[in-house]
Amino acid sequence: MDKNTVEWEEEQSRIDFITRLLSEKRQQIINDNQTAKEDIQQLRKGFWDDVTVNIDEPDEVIETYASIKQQAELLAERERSYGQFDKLVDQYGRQQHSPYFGRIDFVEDGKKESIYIGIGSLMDRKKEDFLIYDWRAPISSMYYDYSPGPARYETPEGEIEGEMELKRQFIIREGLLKGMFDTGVTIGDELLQQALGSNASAQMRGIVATIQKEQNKIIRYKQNKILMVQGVAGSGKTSAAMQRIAYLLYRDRKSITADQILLFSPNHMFMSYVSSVLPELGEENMRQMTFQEYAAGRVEHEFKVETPFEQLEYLLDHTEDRWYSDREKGIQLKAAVALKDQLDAYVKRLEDKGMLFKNITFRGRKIVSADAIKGSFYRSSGSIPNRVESVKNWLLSKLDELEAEERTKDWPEEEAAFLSKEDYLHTYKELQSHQNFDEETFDDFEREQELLTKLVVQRAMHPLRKKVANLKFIQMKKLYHQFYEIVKSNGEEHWYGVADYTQAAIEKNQLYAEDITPYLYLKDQIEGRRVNTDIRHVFVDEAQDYSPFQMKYIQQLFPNARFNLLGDYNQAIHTLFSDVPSVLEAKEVNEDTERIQLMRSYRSTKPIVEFTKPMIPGGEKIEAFNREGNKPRLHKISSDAVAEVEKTVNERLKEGYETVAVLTRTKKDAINLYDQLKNTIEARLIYKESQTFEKGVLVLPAYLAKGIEFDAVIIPDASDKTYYREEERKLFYTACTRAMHELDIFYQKEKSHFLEQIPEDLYQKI
Ligand SMILES: Nc1ncnc2c1ncn2[C@@H]1O[C@H](COP(=O)(O)OP(=O)(O)OP(=O)(O)O)[C@@H](O)[C@H]1O
Repeated sequence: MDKNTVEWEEEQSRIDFITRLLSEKRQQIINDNQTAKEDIQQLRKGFWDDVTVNIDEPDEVIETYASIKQQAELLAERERSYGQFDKLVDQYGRQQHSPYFGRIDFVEDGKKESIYIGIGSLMDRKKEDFLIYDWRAPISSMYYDYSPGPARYETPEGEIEGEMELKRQFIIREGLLKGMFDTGVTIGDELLQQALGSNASAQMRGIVATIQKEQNKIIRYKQNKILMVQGVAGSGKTSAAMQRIAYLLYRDRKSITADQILLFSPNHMFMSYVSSVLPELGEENMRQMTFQEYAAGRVEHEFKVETPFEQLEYLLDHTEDRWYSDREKGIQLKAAVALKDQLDAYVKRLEDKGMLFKNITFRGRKIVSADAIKGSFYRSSGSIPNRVESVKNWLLSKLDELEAEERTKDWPEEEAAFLSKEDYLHTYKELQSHQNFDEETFDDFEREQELLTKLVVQRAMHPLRKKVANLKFIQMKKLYHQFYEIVKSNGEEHWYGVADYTQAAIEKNQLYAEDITPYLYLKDQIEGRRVNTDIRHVFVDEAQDYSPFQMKYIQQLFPNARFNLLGDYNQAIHTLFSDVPSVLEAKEVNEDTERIQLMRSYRSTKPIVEFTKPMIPGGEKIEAFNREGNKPRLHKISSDAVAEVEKTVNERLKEGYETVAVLTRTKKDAINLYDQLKNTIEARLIYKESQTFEKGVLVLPAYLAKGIEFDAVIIPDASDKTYYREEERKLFYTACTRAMHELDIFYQKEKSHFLEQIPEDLYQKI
């Protein structure tokens, strides 16, 4: 809309009024804040002055307790509002620059209201009317769901219907109106064009001003079912997940906090990439972790654990290994929920026979034999975890007996001579505190010796006690090993090689990535399940890379949580070599599931989306957002790609792009290429999943780039001899779809057959 219109002027003067009010409110809060701070300091200092302490009489104790509690609550309440003040100061500060992004005029029962929508709400001075509505407020949903015409929204009291007369969008920077659009069907293409046309950033951006209708459905999903989003590359799954978290924190602000929401992320680069979205929206970050981190925390003291990325590297690069085909098969078998059933049957059998325990030894002497533990286990009744618990208690009482017995032996006294000065001092003090100790008397010397030997024995036995308490008397590894023995003896031939390689690994204390879930599951069935009842919402991004068994297992871990799974089966990287349908397709998790599909791709320019569509089955259904750009370039080169890559990187940088990613097939390829480029280009090599994402030129294996995007992507080798296995199609597709603005692909001699189906008019031949 033109700058010289009356409407423009009216809107600008409203913005001026609002920014003045925001500044005033902000100052007011800063002042109140100072008072609150002083109040808290005063309260802390005088905490005990206002508490009546009397603990002589039982009644008085209760009163004292009540008095302390009241004072503590008062302090906590003040501290809470102090925290809220801080949050508001931040919010008003942000709003001053850009108070809102949208307006709808809504007529309800003949009454018209102009509703302005921004990242936070604002009330007028009298606190009667909203001058700005939070984007998450029920009424704001109409902005995302309707174009002018009849519209409705839900409130806790029921549905409200009316007529939307106007839908307007604003671009406001530093309090100045820079753009204004009255929109029709979709939320202004202009705004979206601007948002998508800018450079990629090292941190994901919030999209509240341009949320699309189909994304809004995900963000505001209200039912209790599992929410499963299958969305094509760049369709805004991660964005929708982040805005949904912000929405839940707003909607349920009285009942949940950010640390009751957990996001399973694919890797650390992704974690750092998404970590700024919520703080920018004025919310605290949810918890984030990778499944690997969770698992490693539980098994790394038992095994050397393979990461999913190491597994992938193996599959890509170790085709000559003797176990290769068995592992391919094993990855499939261990992904399926059927394995859970097999493990359940095994656990059932263990109720009657087959449990394996370790001997308990102390100072080289067998204290309790494995057989005795087994006897005790099979004599007790109940579920396996219950029996394990009673065996543990029995063993701990045995250790008490042993401790008393050991104290009478010579070794503790001998070792006491080597105790440190501090230990002596400590013992001396203990004696002093217990009785009228007199250094000169013979008895006291005896007593001191007794205490010192007790200390020696206690210390010597501590590690053993800890092991027993942590159930280390169970031969967990051997039980998992034995499971495969039974599987083999059942005559299921397809398991033979798989069982062999798994057993060989266990014998070397190695746990492959595909064994993590089955092993943890078995461990939980025997030791008792570890559940987290605190988490209320679990989000799993890149859900296509989780096996159905793994997802079932995660669901068990968080019994009080609602699940939100987001992914794209066309980008299944970790289940790349498996025929098991990914979680997004598997029927096991279908019951009680709400499925939403996103078919529109926003990340890449239209020419890039059109180019990548033919690479995958069903790709023709993908819709590209209409953003112009260059067609991808296919470079046929006669020799090494290094010089060509270097030239292209420099071209892209010259064009003003800030993140240029060179995506290789494997880690080894990334390291090799980086070594050759590093003297001429300032690039960063990323080959570990623990590294973080920064702007600049990056060289990395494609699988580490999942979930992330770059201004320009360069694929240095897409020759037929590099990408020839059908199984790597999705990996290749994922690499290409990381590009926002430019895509350059190099090959020598013949191009990969993944590129064969692409019509020639969709790319530039170079
Ligand atoms: N409604 C929107 N408004 C503005 N930008 C959007 C919108 N939806 C998506 N985007 C942008 O599109 C890009 C892709 O979004 P996102 O990473 O959330 O997609 P995704 O479906 O998770 O992608 P992938 O599966 O390929 O990793 C991001 O730059 C995001 O900011």
